[in-house]
Amino acid sequence: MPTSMPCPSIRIPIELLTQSSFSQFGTVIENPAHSTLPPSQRLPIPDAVSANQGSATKYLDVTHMSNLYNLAPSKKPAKAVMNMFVCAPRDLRPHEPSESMPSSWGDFDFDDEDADDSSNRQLFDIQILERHPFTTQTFIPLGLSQSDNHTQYLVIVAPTLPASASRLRTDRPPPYPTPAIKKSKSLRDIFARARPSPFTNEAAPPPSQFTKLHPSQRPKGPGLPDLKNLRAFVATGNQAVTYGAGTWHAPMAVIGDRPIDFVVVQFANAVGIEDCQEISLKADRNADEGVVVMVDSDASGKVLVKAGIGAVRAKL
Ligand SMILES: NC(=O)NC(O)C(=O)O
Repeated sequence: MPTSMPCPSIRIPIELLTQSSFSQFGTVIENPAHSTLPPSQRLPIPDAVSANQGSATKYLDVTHMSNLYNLAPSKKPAKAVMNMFVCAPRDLRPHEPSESMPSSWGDFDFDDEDADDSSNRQLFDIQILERHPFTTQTFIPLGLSQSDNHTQYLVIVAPTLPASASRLRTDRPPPYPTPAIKKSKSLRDIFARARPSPFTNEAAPPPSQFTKLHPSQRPKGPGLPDLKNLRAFVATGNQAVTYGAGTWHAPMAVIGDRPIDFVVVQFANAVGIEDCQEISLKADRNADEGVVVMVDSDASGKVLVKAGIGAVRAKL
């Protein structure tokens, strides 16, 4: 995989971070009692039990944690680690109209002139994406309230392109989880894979071994990030987020007045290229900018949602 990737000019509107919109990338951790979504758009509440002599509600399995380091080439075992990231607010640049294409996500009617006069649009240039192929990574903000409009964070993620579409000027690809392929031992095993099966009347294809997994836990593959389908979500202060293993994401982007402290929970084995793989995004020669998130905010500084659920549209 190259360490940098050329990109067309793309502008991305901001969506609200919800479990359903984020599902393929990871999980959103929040107290379901504080959800701001209309009931019809909420996912089922996680299983809960009473705890602490009845004084607490304990929601079970609120996020998925994966440790795939047994598939890492080094075979070096990982341990669970908790780090703290103190993330400073990012520099935004002033809005300028552009010929950039819209991302293909959301129902955004891309027209820069649509920006509401009362809202302020600034631009965040995404320069780098990274992934942790062998581990989930959970960011838990400390000390932010749901109503804090002055300090928010963006969760920026991209699906993974098929490996066949990812061969640029290929250097040696970085390590990626590849389960060992079991060799068939007998002719019966070999024929059993044929459909329709010679041993049964069943003609349907075998169920995928992945369908039972949460979408965020399904293997992403070793490919490059799919920049045209990159998405940017704004989180409220009482949400934590888990990136599924191998999910391409931008380093955490804080918007606002002050840094946010995040406790970050993941597995790591201290082999650099197995813990974190980065790719920098370089605007194509013909592109006037690279991949850009449009950060619209209201007079109080609150980031506005412009695509998907809860979008505030400039013209209705
Ligand atoms: N996401 C983020 O801000 N950073 C990382 O994932 C990291 O491990 O550096």
